[in-house]
Amino acid sequence: TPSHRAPNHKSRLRRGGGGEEATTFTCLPPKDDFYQNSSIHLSQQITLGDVTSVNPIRPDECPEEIADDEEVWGSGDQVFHVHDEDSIFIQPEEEWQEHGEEEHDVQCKDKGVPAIMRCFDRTRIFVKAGDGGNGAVAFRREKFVPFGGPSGGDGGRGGNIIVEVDGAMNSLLPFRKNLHFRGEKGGNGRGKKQGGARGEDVIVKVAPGTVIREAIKGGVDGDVLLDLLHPGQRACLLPGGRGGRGNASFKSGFNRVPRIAENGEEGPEMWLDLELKLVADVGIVGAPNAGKSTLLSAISAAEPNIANYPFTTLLPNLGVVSMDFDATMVVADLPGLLEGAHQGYGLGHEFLRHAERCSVLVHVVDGSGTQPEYEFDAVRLELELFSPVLSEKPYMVAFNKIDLPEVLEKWSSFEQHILSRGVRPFAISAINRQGTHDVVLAAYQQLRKELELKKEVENLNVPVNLNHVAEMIQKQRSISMNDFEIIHDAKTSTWNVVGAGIQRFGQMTNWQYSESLRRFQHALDACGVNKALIKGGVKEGDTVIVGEMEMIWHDSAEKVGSSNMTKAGNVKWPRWN
Ligand SMILES: Nc1nc2c(ncn2[C@@H]2O[C@H](COP(=O)(O)OP(=O)(O)OP(=O)(O)O)[C@@H](O)[C@H]2O)c(=O)[nH]1
Ligand SMILES: [Mg+2]
Repeated sequence: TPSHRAPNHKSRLRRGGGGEEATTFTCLPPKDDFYQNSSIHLSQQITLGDVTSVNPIRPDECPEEIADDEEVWGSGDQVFHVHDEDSIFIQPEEEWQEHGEEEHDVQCKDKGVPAIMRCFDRTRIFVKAGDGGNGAVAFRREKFVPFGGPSGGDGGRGGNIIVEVDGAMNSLLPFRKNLHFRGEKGGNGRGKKQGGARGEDVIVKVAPGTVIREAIKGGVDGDVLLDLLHPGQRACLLPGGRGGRGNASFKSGFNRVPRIAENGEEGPEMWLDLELKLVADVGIVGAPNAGKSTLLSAISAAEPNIANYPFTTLLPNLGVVSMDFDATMVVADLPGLLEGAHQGYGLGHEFLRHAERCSVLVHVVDGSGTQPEYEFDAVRLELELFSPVLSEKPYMVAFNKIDLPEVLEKWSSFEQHILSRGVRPFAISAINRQGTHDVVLAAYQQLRKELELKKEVENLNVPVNLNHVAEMIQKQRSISMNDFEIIHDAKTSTWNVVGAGIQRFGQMTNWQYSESLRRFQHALDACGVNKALIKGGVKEGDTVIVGEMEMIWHDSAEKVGSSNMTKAGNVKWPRWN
């Protein structure tokens, strides 16, 4: 029925900013649809970008239009367009260098692979939660209140970075357009105790099956932060910075006219590696030209490119297979595997990871090949070399092109070979749909078994906490100011005070107000920095660095309780992480 078909191969990706919209290149109907509705008899087709091409794409050309690199900001009116001629090849690595990072190792398999293939299932993005708004200094001025009290409002909280699974996406290609996501800054506080507005959140939409890691240098995989499987799952990844307090919040018996307000807290930022592992039930694997795409087109309404040409399929195709009864499954047709793929031959292992999430594999063997048995063993070996997870998955073997007489001749020796491996192979002709139904049925039965097993395991599992990253950051924010370390560099007479609590305090200090310096120095006294410095042997004129604040130490403190330091003239404020 048309209502269950993908409405359009270009679906809309909504982003936090509201106004701006991007086009995804793919469309997968929400998975729930497949299972809820029992009346689907027409199989569906899912196209993962129409880039499966007969002619292999040369690395220096790209079938898609060159996308503008564009930033997504929390507020819709602030979208920055960065035009970049070379944006076919997105190179976030360069930006790492801009941000003062060391050169990032580009993995060699990334080189020369067209961006459309590289970004299909892996990408690197930058996220930054919004900074908090600054607090205000203001005093009430009313007709009959000559000495009005402080009335500066607090800044608003910065926007969060939220990650959400969008069931309509099935590739990471939309990120080719946007790789910067920034939560909106909170509004500044104003007079009359008016608080600043809350910064708008940015929602980063990802496809089901996306694994998110913190990007780290040197081509090593960072820790997995999130493993998002189900449409609708939502995780708060980075919490926005707290708003700075206005002077109304600093009023006390001791200080009735505080001329001080805080800066908003800076929002945390991060580079993330996104990796998509398609969520399909069944994966079709096999050597190039074996007839994998033909099989998919025979069992579903998918129309993948088919040609007598190795590597016709460059990106996985998905199809929905419906049985006569109320049951469907999602089948993925993967690019062909060559012997030595793990060493970078052919498409290498670029797409094998998608098979990891499949419950069952269907291994198609080209019966018209010179040595089908050898081909079978070679592909099995590649699966094993890729990961034991893959080689342990239940699999069916489909000996294809049985409609050709010379293929039929080879069948019985092939069958014997596979039987000796403990598996009963199927003989099929994908092109004539001969025997394909048996393969589908067998795969489906196996799938049911696997799902039952999975269910049992899942029932034992406690529900996952998706907000753990944000919670960890919040916890770090509450680290006590007393928790610091002092590093002394005798050569330059520099004392470096390192501690998340005190650095945050420094970052939120608004030096534009005269009382701020006193408050900062008071804090250094109170949390024991001064004492520790004296104990360490600090001398007149030494430089003391707290976070990114540079100060000069003076021995002659006039009174106890205030610090011995004056601010160095040139205060630099690099980014605070
Ligand atoms: N005679 C015959 N030819 C077939 C059969 N199945 C596929 N073919 C042909 O084999 C060739 C390759 O088919 P594809 O489905 O593109 O093979 P593939 O495994 O997807 O190939 P790659 O995507 O390149 O890995 C095409 O020319 C098909 O027409 C079959 O059952 N019988
Ligand atoms: Mg194919």
